[in-house]
Amino acid sequence: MRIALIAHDKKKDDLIQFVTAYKNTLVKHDLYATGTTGSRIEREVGVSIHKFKSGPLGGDQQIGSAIADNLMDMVIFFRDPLTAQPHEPDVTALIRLCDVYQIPLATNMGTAEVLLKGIEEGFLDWRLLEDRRDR
Ligand SMILES: O=C(CO)COP(=O)(O)O
Repeated sequence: MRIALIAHDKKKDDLIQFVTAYKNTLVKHDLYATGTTGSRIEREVGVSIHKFKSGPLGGDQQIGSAIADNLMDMVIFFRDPLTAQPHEPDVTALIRLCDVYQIPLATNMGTAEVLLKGIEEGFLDWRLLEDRRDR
């Protein structure tokens, strides 16, 4: 599965904690992230990850584009609901595309944990089957 990991600044510590806790599951998949989030994950958790541009510089849009091209299977996006973001339209667009393309999206740690448990149990393997059919 191709999994995007994104966190706003005040949520980055939470995401690092989450990725550390689920490292054994996550390393079995192709990991993607916005720039700053990805750098922190690589440095602090020690997993390799494809880094897009930083969110405010177009990274959210790049992940949205990957979703539109059927190149992303899950998005874990720890949003900061209490801080205005300069690139709010990009954030909204990314979330919208997850809904357009039925991409599982977690915007907080509680839901992210359920999705990762789902991956471990194979609940999302249907996406891989669909992928094979498309190619
Ligand atoms: O702003 C973001 C998501 O909207 C995250 O971007 P960074 O990972 O580059 O901080």
